[in-house]
Amino acid sequence: MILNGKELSEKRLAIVKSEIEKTDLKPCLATVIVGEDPASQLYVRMKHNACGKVGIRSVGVELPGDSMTEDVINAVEKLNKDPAVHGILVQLPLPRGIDTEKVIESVIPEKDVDGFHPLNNGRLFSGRPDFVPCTPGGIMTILREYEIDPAGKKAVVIGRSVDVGRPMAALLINADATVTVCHSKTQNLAEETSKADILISAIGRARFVGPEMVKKGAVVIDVGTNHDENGKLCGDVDFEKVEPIASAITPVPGGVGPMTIATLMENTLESARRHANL
Ligand SMILES: NC(=O)C1=CN([C@@H]2O[C@H](COP(=O)(O)OP(=O)(O)OC[C@H]3O[C@@H](n4cnc5c(N)ncnc54)[C@H](OP(=O)(O)O)[C@@H]3O)[C@@H](O)[C@H]2O)C=CC1
Ligand SMILES: Nc1nc(=O)c2c([nH]1)NC[C@@H]1CN(c3ccc(C(=O)N[C@@H](CCC(=O)O)C(=O)O)cc3)C=[N+]21
Repeated sequence: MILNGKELSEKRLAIVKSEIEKTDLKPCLATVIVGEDPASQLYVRMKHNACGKVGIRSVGVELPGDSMTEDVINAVEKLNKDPAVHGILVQLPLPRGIDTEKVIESVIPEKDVDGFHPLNNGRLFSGRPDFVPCTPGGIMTILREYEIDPAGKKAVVIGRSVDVGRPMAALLINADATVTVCHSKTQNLAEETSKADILISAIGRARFVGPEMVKKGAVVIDVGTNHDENGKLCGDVDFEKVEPIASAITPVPGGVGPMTIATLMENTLESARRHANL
């Protein structure tokens, strides 16, 4: 079975849209982008487009690539204070030389719709999540909507980044899975991944996960957004070879990516609701 993230995201976006139409809420997402990385510009554009679709107002702050950490923090603090702004997203990665942690910590947790602030991280890891990072949050929505219950299952996450791998592991722990986290220092990676009932790959290497790494009947979630040697967009998983042995699998494109954006819209709506005490 192919887990259709694109279709599911359309459904979730339609819900966000109708929720906004039902209320007087005027949710607003602010994005901050530093420098001119074309991939970051593309992603931010996609986020603004999604806002437009569902009726979320969006404002974009663009700072030059040679900005200092303080410049970025000043821009964030303005947005923190602006009562019309409900969500703040600082597009990552930031240019070298900028202290990413400091910038992320400058976003007030109430507007941290990306779920990257250490307070929101801590809540998630304590089992009392508030704003959850959009990519792992979107993956949990896919699992829920397709009635794949992680409880009691063995889940293996490849990747331990703060934005994807770690929060993914925490969400799966909270959902009662038995979780293993693998990374570049893991020995016998294939041995670990072959035990997974649910395998989640967030490493950033084109078609790295082959059929020899996957147990028959496993659910395979591919977070990777990579370009192969021909410049073609592809995931971490060798889809052609793994799809026949998986019981369910997300494609790239059309899997996790669109759900990341849908979850961002949901978090922004939720923040606006709280602001209005609804
Ligand atoms: N679809 C979406 O919405 C999103 C997609 N992405 C994509 O997901 C991928 C991962 O992103 P992100 O987590 O930010 O990436 P990072 O580069 O921050 O982290 C990659 C992780 O993978 C591990 N890793 C790298 N190579 C190997 C290997 N050969 N074997 C085992 N582990 C390895 C690293 O280990 P170590 O810690 O030891 O270095 C690290 O923990 C990228 O392709 C990115 O583009 C990211 C965010 C959202
Ligand atoms: N503060 C911050 N928050 C993020 O959530 C964040 C970030 N920084 N930095 C970069 C990563 C990456 N990311 C993606 C979002 C959507 C797709 C997506 O929709 N992809 C489409 C394809 C898009 C294409 O055509 O290239 C798909 O998979 O179908 C991919 C990747 C969010 N990120």
